[in-house]
This record gives sequence, structure tokens and C-alpha cells, in this order.
Amino acid sequence: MQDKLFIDGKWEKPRKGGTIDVINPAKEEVICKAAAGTSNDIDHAVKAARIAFDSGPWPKLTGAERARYLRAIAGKIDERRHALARLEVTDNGKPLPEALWDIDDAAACFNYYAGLAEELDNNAEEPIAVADTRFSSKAVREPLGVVGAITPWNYPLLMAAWKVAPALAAGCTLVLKPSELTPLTALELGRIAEEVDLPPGVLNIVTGTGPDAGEPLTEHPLVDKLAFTGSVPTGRKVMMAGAQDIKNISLELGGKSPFVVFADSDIGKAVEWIMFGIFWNQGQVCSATSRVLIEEPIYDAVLKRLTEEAAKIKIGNGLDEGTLLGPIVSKGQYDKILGTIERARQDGATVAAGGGRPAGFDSGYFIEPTVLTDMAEDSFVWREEIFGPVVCVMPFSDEQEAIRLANDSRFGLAAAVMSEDRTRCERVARAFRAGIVWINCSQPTFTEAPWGGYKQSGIGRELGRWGLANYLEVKQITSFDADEPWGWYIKD
Ligand SMILES: NC(=O)c1ccc[n+]([C@@H]2O[C@H](COP(=O)([O-])OP(=O)(O)OC[C@H]3O[C@@H](n4cnc5c(N)ncnc54)[C@H](O)[C@@H]3O)[C@@H](O)[C@H]2O)c1
Ligand SMILES: NCCCC=O
Ligand code: NA
Repeated sequence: MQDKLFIDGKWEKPRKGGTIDVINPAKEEVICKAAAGTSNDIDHAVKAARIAFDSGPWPKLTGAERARYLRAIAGKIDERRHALARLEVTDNGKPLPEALWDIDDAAACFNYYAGLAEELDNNAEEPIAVADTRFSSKAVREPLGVVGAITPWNYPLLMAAWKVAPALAAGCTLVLKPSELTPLTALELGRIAEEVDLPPGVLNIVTGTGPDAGEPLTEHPLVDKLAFTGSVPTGRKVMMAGAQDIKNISLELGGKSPFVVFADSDIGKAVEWIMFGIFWNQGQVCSATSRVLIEEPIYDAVLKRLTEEAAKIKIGNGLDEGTLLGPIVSKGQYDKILGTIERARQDGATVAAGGGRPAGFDSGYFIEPTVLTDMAEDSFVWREEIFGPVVCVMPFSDEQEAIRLANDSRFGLAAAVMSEDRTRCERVARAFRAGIVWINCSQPTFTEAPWGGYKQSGIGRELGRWGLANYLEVKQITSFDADEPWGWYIKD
């Protein structure tokens, strides 16, 4: 199955017959071969999705009927949570407890959007009061059409769920193109779709590389919407490709999110959340708080404790008991992160903890939890996303300076603030130019709350009711209800 594509309800070999090695990053071993889909496969999948949308039952079902499929998918994910989590660890490298959490979140996401699909039966129509009482008007929400969904490797099944669940709830059909680095759990989603008898063509899954499978999907004229999660450079390409046909686009891109810690914070709590903000998932989190700003009176104490605690994190294969930091997802990302640490050193930064490959690891793309200090505000490491377990720490003198430093970025995905003073937290939260703000914590993510970025971190919001709105068109239906003639040209 892994070397096949899921198109129109059937598993088929890619038309050009190519494969991609799927690698376990903890061992640098090939686990299996996935199908290398290309433009012909994408064309076939998009046409299947188009037919399923234009003449199939899916968009015409009631929300409650679609909800039954979504709940069935959630149930199947839940049934095989252990197998899916282990597969995610083997493909991505993350520690097993994190993978289990992701799988549970993915199931919860399908259940949540099942609820919103049911609600659509009652709230898809909204009466609009218009000024001229001879008319009545209403806004009707309808499924947007065929979606091209492109996902990254950091949360493989969860990022797919964030798109597939709301799109299905809305009545759309999809072609999902998962990351070539971690395609396995997305293929399992295809198997689940088959088991729950999702109508053919409603969900199609085409594995392949960005240029060979992703790009043709973004350029396909029969796709109505592109839903993309990934890096800013690729997001830019997706937007440009979508511009050709004026496709609806939502982008969830990168970040360089700040975490502002005020001097009245508890040192232990601050260090724990700083660590969760950057070492969870090996720092491969779009919203990772990778720039930590600490108020001067506690800077030395926080830094000391942070470097001590970072050095204690248990590194290992994600399947091993007690592992809290697994390998980086791929050789490419591993080299990129080590290269950035080296560049930071050359630019004058101090490596206060970690900074390289941990001792005793012969294979696997492992990097130590790394703490950098003394970097310049305009340095590469302070400004660019690293997407690894590397945190930059800088002192600040007052609230105004903290806000200036926090917002001085082309990104605006997330931000966090810690202080005992709730009024100050609220004030700083409002001052951040970011789509997600955490107070006295960093990273907890809830299916019900909107997710997305300001500035170059993206366009649109996933999750919550905003996530459903991504996949709905709004139609105005206005009726002239008066008995008298209109009387503009014909007066009698
Ligand atoms: N904002 C969020 O919610 C969020 C979530 C996860 C990851 N991210 C971001 O994703 C990035 C890491 O993920 P990545 O390395 O997989 O990103 P990426 O941009 O390299 O790849 C993302 C996806 O796009 C595909 N792709 C590559 N080139 C393409 C092209 N020309 N046309 C169409 N598709 C193409 C890839 O195959 C992959 O499926 C980070 O920058 C991270 O911040 C953001
Ligand atoms: N907690 C999930 C974050 C998704 C972005 O990378
Ligand atoms: Na992999």
C-alpha cells in the first residue's frame, strides 16, 4: 500500500512508477518506499475530486450525514492510535508520548469538525436585514469545491487532519499531498477513508515531492482552493501558482516567535515553559518560541537554570522509554541546523549549551538542545527560522524594549509572555503582532481556537470555526418580495 496512491477510492501505482525512500531518522535506515506521484497522477486525482464534487453525493449530504463519516474516521484513528503513533515515530523521529498526543489530537479534530458539520444544518443560512424592506436577503454558506491540501513533515497526521477534517465537514473534496519526508500516516488516513466507505474521489492522497506532485497540484485549473502548511519560500510559490486562476488560498507558514519573560516570574516555571516552547518536537514546531527575551534582573538566573536543564534532557530513539528529544526529521534539516549554529558562532554568538551532535550516537540525525546568547539583533540566527532545538536568548531592560524586540520580525505566527502581573500580560498580549499569543505558557494548542499568523507567517486561520470557514463560500440570495412593479423603465 505504501508504494501506491489513493485515487478515486482505489490504490494505484504512480503512472511513472517512481518511488521515494522513506527514512527512519533515528537510524538513518530506509523503512519502505513510497510512490513518487507526478503531474499525471495529480491530474487523475484532481479530476476524481472534481467529479466527486460536481456530480457525487458528498457536497449534497446534510451536515449530519457528513458528520457520521467524520466520527467514523475519528473512531478508526482512535482504534489504532498505538500503531499510528509508532508509525509517526518511525517516520518522523518524535518521542512516542508526543506522537500519541498528536494522534489523539488528530482524532479530536475529526470529532470537533463533525460537530461543526452538524451545526451547519442549522446555521448555513443567515437572514440579512437590508435597508429596503421590499427585499429580503440571506447569506448561504456552501462548500467551496475541490481543495489541494499540501502538508509538512513536523506533525504529519495532525497537519493533514487540520485540513481534511474541516474540508470534509464543509462538503469539499480533496487531493492531499503529504510531505515526501513523512508520508506514512497520511496513507493510513487513506486506508481509514476506505474502511469507513467515504465515497470515491472525496479524499485522494498523492505522495511525491514538492516539485513533482505539489507544484502540479497548485497549478491545476480544476482546483478551487489551496490549503498549504510549510515554509515561507514554498508558500510564496504556492501563492504565485494559485494566482494564475485566482484560487482561494490559505497559508500556514513559518515563524520566529518571541517569548518575553518578566522579572517577577518564577524561575522554575519560566525555564520549563521556555524548554517546552523550543525543545518539544525537537523544536520543529512552526510556533516554537525560538527567541526568548528575559528581563535583566533575572537573566543570569534563568540562563543558568536553562542551560543546566537543557543538558539533562534525555535524547534517543523516540520509541525508547523516557526519550524527550528524538532525532531531526532528515539529513537535510540536520545539516541546515548545524550549519546555522556554526554561522551563529562565526557571527559572534555564544553557545551556552549544546551546539552539536550528542556524544554516543553513531547514527541518527541527533542534535543537542542548544542555547545561544550574545547574538546581534540583525544576526541571521536571531532573525531566521531554524526549525530545530535551538533557542536564542537575549536580555531586555523594560516592557517597551521587549515589545519592540518581539515585534521586530517579518514573521508573526506566535508570541508568549510570562509575568505574575495579569494586567501587564494582557497589555503585552495585545501589543504583540502575532496570530497566537500564550500567557504564562508556550505551545498548548486547542482544536477550538483559531490558528494562523500575521505578517509573513501566513494568510487565514485554521482550527475552530475559522477553520471551517476556510472551506465555505458565502452566497448572497436576495429576493424582491413586493407586489408592485419595479418601475424604473416601465412606469405604468
Ligand atoms: N504555521 C503552521 O501552522 C505550520 C505548521 C507546520 C509547519 N510549518 C512550517 O513549515 C515549514 C517546515 O515544513 P517543510 O519543510 O515541510 O516545508 P516545505 O515548504 O519545504 O514543504 C511543505 C510541503 O510543500 C511541498 N512543496 C515543496 N515545494 C513545493 C512547490 N513548489 N509547490 C507545492 N508544494 C511544494 C512539500 O513537498 C511539502 O509537502 C517550517 O517553515 C514551519 O514553520 C508551519
Ligand atoms: N501543536 C501543533 C503545532 C503545529 C505547527 O507546527
Ligand atoms: Na521519514
